[in-house]
Parts: sequence; C-alpha cells; structure tokens
Amino acid sequence: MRTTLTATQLKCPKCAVHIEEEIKKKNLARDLVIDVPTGIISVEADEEQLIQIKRLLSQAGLYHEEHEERTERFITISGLVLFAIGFAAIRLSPPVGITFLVVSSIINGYPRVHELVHNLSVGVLDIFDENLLMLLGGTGGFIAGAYVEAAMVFNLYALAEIIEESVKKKAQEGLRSILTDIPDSAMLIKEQQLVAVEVEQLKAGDHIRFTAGDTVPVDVVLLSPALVDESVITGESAPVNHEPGDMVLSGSKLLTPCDAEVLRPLQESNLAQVQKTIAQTLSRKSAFRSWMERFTNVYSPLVLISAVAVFLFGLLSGNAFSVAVYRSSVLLLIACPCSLLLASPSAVSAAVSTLARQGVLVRNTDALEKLPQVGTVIFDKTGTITTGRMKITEAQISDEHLALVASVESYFKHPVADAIVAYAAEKNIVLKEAKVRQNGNVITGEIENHQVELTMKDLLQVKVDGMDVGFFKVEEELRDEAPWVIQRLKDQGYKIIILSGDQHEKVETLARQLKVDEYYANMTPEGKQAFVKELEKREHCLMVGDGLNDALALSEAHVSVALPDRRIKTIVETADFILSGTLTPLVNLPSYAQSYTSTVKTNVGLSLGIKVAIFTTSLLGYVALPLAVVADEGTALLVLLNSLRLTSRASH
Ligand SMILES: Nc1ncnc2c1ncn2[C@@H]1O[C@H](COP(=O)(O)OP(=O)(O)OP(=O)(O)O)[C@@H](O)[C@H]1O
Ligand SMILES: [Zn+2]
Repeated sequence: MRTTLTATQLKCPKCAVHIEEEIKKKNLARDLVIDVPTGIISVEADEEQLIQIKRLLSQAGLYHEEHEERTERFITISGLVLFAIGFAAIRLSPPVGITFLVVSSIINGYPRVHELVHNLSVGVLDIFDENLLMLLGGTGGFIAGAYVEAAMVFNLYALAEIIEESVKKKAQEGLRSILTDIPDSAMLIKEQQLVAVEVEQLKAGDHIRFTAGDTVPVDVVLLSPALVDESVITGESAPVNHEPGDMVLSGSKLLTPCDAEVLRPLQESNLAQVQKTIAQTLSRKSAFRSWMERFTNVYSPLVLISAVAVFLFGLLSGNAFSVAVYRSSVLLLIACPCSLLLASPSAVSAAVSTLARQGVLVRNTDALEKLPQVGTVIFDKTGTITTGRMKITEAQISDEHLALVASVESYFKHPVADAIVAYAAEKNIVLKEAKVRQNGNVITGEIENHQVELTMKDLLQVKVDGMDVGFFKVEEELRDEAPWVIQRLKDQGYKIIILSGDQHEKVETLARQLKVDEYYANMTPEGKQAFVKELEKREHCLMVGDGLNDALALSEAHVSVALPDRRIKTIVETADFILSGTLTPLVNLPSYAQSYTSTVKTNVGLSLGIKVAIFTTSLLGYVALPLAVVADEGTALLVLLNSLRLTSRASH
C-alpha cells in the first residue's frame, strides 16, 4: 500500500541521500520517493515497515507527529526569545548577555548536533552537510569572540527553518492531493451481505458498495447512478453525473452512495498507476539535476579547502587567531550546496503536481525543457483527434456472415473492431475462433474453412470466400475539444500536421474541417515513424498519439504526448506526457513548460550568483557571519518560493 509521510525538516537533497540509503539498505520499502522540496516521502510499504520507517526518520530528526511538531516549534521560538534578550542585554551587561546568547545557541543548535550524531551513528562518512557547517561556523564565531554573530548563526538558521516549513506546507498541498492515500478497505457485496475486504483483495467482477464521500480505490463500472468528483484526475472541479455502465476511475470521489463492479484490481487501476508514475518521475534524475549534483561534489570540497586556506593564510599574514577563524567560518557557512541542489527539484515537484491536477502526467521532466524548442505539432487521427469510439450507422449483412465478421474483429483493438463486436453483441451473436491477419486496411481471417476478407474504404466491405456478402457504414466522432485545441495551438504559431492510417478522403475531410497545415493518409505505423524521424532532422516536433498504432512515431518525436484510451489501457506508456482523457491541457502545456524552464534558470542563477558573490567578498573579509547564514538560508527560501509560483499558475 502506498503511503505518504511528510518530513518538513528535510532540507537538503544531500541529507535525503542518507535516509534513502538507510531505508533501502534495511529493505523497508519498495518504490521509495523522497521529494526534498516538499518534504514528502512516498513509500510502498506494509504497516510493520511503515512503523520502522517512521522510527528511522524520527531518529534522524526528520519526522514528527503533530504534537511533537508543536513542542518543537515552541522550543525554537523560546530560543529565539532568549536570543533577543541576550542581544538587547549585551551592551548593558556583557556576562548576562553572553549567557543568554549561549543558551539560545544551545537550544537552537542542539538539533544540528542531534542530526550530526545520527549521521555519524549510521556510519556515514559524508558528514559534510549543513549541520556540520552550521556547527563549525557558529562555534568558530564563538571562539573568535563574535558572540552576537555566532548566536545569530544558530538562531537565524532556526528562524529560517520555521519559515521554510510553512513554505513547504504550501508546496505539499498539490502533491499530497495526488499521492492521497488509497483507502484500505472496501465494502464487498457477497451473497447479499456486506463484508469489509482489503482493497488489495478486490478482483475484476466483484460488486462493491460505496457511501457518499468515499474515494474510489479501484477502477469500477457503475451499477447505479452517481455524482462523481473527478477533479483529481481531470482537474475539472465540477462534479459529473454518471449513469450505470459508466466507468469511474480510482482516485475519483463519490458524492452520492452507489454500487459498482470492479473493472481492474488495485495495481492496474488508475490511482495506483498515476502514483507510481509520479513517484518514478520525481525520483528519476533529470540530466540537469545529475549535472548539478556532480557540480556540488566539486563545489563543497572546494569551499572547505578555501576555508582552511583562508584560516592558515590569515594566521601566517599576521592576523589575530580570532579574525582567521571568523573569516574561515564565513566560508564554511556558504559551502552548503542546498540552494543549488534545490534549484531544479523544487521546480520539478511544483510542475509535476500542478500539471497532474490539470490532467497531464509528466513522465519525463527533461521534456518540459525541450518543449519550448518545438515548432510543429503532429496529431494522430483515430483515437486522438477522434474519440476512438465508432458507430455502425448502416449494415447490410446476414446474421450468419455477421458472426464471421465479428469473430474476426474480436481479435483486434481498433475502434472499428469494437463497433462491430458491439453491434453483433446486440444481436446476441455467438463468436467463434479464427486465425487473423492485418495488412494495412485489409483484414483477413480464417474461420471454419471460410476465408473472410474485410476492406476498409468509404465502407467496410465484407468478402467471404471471395464473394461480396455485404458492408458496414462506420462513423467516427470528433473529440468535442479538438477544433478549439488545434485553433489555439495555431494561434500560438505552431504548424499542425495530421498523420493517419485511415483513407485519404476521410482524413482530408477532417483536415479541411480543422484547417490543419498538412495531412497524410494511409500511413503505416512504420511510415509514421519514418515521417517523424525525417521531420526531426529539420525541426523539432511534438507528437500527440493514442499510443496504440503510433508508439513508434511517438518515440521519434522530440517531445511526445499520449492520450491513451482508458477503457482498454492502463496508463503506463512510453510518452513524455500522458493526458488523462482530453486534449484540452495541450493548449497551455507549452507556456507552462516555458515558465518551468525559466524558473529553473532563475533558481540556478539566483543560488549560484549569490554563492559566488558571497564567496568572493568573504575571501576579501567583507562578509559578516550572520550575512552568510542569511545568504545561504535566504537563497534556499527564495528558490522554494520562486518554484512555488509554478503551482499557482492556472490552466484554463
Ligand atoms: N480491425 C479493423 N477492422 C476494420 N478496419 C480496420 C481495422 N483496423 C484498422 N482498420 C482500418 O485500416 C486502416 C488503417 O488502420 P490504422 O490502425 O493504421 O489507422 P487508424 O487507427 O484508423 O488511423 P490513425 O493512424 O489516425 O490512428 C484504417 O482505415 C482503419 O479504419
Ligand atoms: Zn491511432
């Protein structure tokens, strides 16, 4: 069962590595995600494992139950008050002032010691994290006799932590609403009685009863009407009225009581899949993020070496011991790479959760940075611009031949096949076994010594043993939002192309109606792939497909978007983005990707710029200790706040 915990105390991506390693080493969770910018830890673990994980986290000072959190905050604030008293008193009576400053530093420095000791106790060699730097820097300040400033190091840090926690709480909201806990149990209707069963035990075909307010744990088909809040899935906040027979995906919230039949077990259902996808996306490192981590591996030691050098140089050049310690303490404080390491992940977690709530699952965050380079949008037709649902509007065929045709079609996933199988089902026609083949728009089948041949032109023509025996007229429906989406993309300057395996006339009619720039019909899956590959040589394109017969083409495109048919497919796909049912979010995706990209750039510029500025001025001896803390903690806060702006960007 997937559960989310929050560790708001988690500050630096570097510290997260320790805890991640510990949890993995002890085998406490499958699929562990630690999202540092929000402090969200999402794990797939059983109850026993969960208790152990919580214990581990609280030992590391990272997890607190709510009441502990309040106590903790009370202590921090008391420390800050003592600091203020000491600060005011030091002129009047230095010994009293210093005492207050020291006590406040002990109170607010203690958590640093605690975390440091924990790091040591688990045998982590890499103790060069924030905690050590703060302790060295602050203690160095005290040794140097800069009492006020040294106390400021500990207390400002504690203050920054309080502010940061509230920023994180805000950032958590989005991700939490998607990584929402799946209910543990459901009410199974068994022999006209209600039995509570674990959600994991539910099988396709089981009947379950929901009360109003329940979150649907698995994908179901309704047996009675219901009012459903699907905002977690589609971002659409208005409740939807569903009829018996409608599919309701897990994660939706029922506003009225109802009965339903299980369509898919837990692990194959929407919510579990979405959570898994998001977990994978958050834990997968983007190219930039790995680069940044390698960079900080050089950066931190470099600053540490500089600190030692500054200390030695200070002594050798005749400065007082205290001055030398003071200057090197400043450098120690800015050696902390937190804000640099947060630059990209904070934007990632804001973007991933915001987009998910707008109906876009991000599988590959690098694609957000590639999207602004795109000039052409390619659409697949069937199932992408059209709903993928088809209707038989006319049929001229005997029931005996219909049985042959429907039997052959039952082996295919194409919308035409679905329509024919459904048509035959209405007539209670029994299906038989067949051997089938597809060659472009011609389907052949061998069934009970008969040769069936179906050719899709304007009509679906049926030949049995070489004789024309009838036809079907099939109509497809355009997605309601398709014309609007395509127009809006054109307004933004994109060239629009339609690729389709369908007949020329059909594609042409549609292309005219939608006023697209180019269209190509009769394309095989390999043909679509070659087309995209060729086009990519000249310009970057975004390909939108249903992921069925266009998977190859999707893989060639600079950026790919899949709009899978939820009735037949669970969502795991190969595309960079996955839409959850409509094309609508496509309209704002490019500009959102643009803001994302510039947010990451600003974050990197900010944190790197401030570090470099402080580093150089402190080498010259111009930076006071508290300023180093403010610069370090303040930059991390700025980065978090800047990324938080990505969550407030509305979609429609
Ligand atoms: N099972 C089937 N029964 C009847 N006709 C089919 C079947 N499968 C495909 N066709 C027809 O064969 C042609 C090629 O099919 P293909 O799946 O490559 O493209 P498509 O899905 O219709 O279009 P697009 O490429 O836009 O998704 C189309 O005209 C389609 O209607
Ligand atoms: Zn298709």
